[in-house]
Amino acid sequence: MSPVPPPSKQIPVIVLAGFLGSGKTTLLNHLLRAGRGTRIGAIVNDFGSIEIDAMTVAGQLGDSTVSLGNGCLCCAVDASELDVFLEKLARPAARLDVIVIEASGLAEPQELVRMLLASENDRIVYGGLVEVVDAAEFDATRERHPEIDRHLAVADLIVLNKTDRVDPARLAALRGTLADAAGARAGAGAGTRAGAAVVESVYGRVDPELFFDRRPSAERVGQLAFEDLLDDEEGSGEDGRDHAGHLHTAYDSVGFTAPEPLHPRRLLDFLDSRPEGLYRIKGFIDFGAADPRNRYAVHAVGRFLRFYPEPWPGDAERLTQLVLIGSGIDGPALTGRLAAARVTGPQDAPDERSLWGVLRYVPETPYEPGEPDAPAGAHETDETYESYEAYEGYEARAAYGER
Ligand SMILES: Nc1nc2c(ncn2[C@@H]2O[C@H](COP(=O)(O)OP(=O)(O)OP(=O)(O)O)[C@@H](O)[C@H]2O)c(=O)[nH]1
Repeated sequence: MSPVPPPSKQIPVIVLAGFLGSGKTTLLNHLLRAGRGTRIGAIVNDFGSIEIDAMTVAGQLGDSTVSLGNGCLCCAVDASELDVFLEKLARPAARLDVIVIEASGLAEPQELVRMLLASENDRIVYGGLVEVVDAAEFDATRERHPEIDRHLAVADLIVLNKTDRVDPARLAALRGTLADAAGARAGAGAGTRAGAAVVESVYGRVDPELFFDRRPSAERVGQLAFEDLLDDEEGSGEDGRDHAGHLHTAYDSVGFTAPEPLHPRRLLDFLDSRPEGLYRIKGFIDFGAADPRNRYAVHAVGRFLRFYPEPWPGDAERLTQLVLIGSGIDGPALTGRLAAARVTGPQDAPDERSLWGVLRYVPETPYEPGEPDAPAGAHETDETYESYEAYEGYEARAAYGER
């Protein structure tokens, strides 16, 4: 749910939770397939259920995967053991872009999140909690496990899976129920907003960019042949699967570029009230006089929000460049609201105090550029953002697949 590589030079760790059989492994397999060259490290309970072929294609067979055959991750593995696994995955030689922990179907995700937040491994950064929900079984699961409401309330992103198994009326009712359950924590502290975003899926086929940025194609040389093959396979539809590209049709993408700095408070107002359906925001922000030295990479997935300040590269143009991805979003309205966050002149210039709200969302202990053991790619912060160049001015693109 974070950048590749993150401007903080830390590897995001995403927790994939959900009750038994909701589709976590299916979703993880999909990410491994559709994540293309992105190097995903997986910590799973059941090694046998992961598609090794897909992992080979993604170039991450072997000890990038750690099997926890002993069942429930958060009960059976104490914090020190989890740290051992994370240490292994996060070592620079593994060159991972993102780590996904599939929590056991019975695990309390909050425990896992707490363990991650308490981890002393400064190569990793908690990347958010994704809760997978079985649309067909939701009511029965909720009856047996009322604690599901608690999980939904703390999730950053909810994947409503198996929508093929319910009729449209039931689906509409579920959307309402989930929105209520997810909004139960409205008004909570930093890093949250009212209600996690809910994305719907069949066989876990959500766009991987909702979780993490893919590696740019230049980095995937040598793997493309495999991927093309896979795309062809998926595209055949013989197994009832959609074409890989069909995922994209469900999402809209909007680009925003501004030469003027943004006012931190007005931007936060925008982020705090971002509309449902706006799942993903990424890019760089210029806060002008509030912090002339640094640009701020922003990453939001669902209600998960983080800023990563980093010094402006010497040759970088001082611009704010954002990409917003969502479903059913109103591009002109969003870019209009962002435009209203621009600093209008010297009388409107933000000072350091205006930045305090933003700083609440900055994770601690990022790698310093030039640090001797910074992970591979730590100095190449602009490589992920090639697509931003496609977004000049305030324009909305109808189809995410156009990028
Ligand atoms: N019809 C339908 N079946 C699905 C969908 N997603 C997953 N399944 C099936 O549901 C079953 C459970 O999926 P898994 O991905 O193993 O679920 P899980 O959450 O990892 O399960 P546990 O590890 O046991 O908690 C499998 O048989 C999947 O093929 C979907 O969207 N629609």
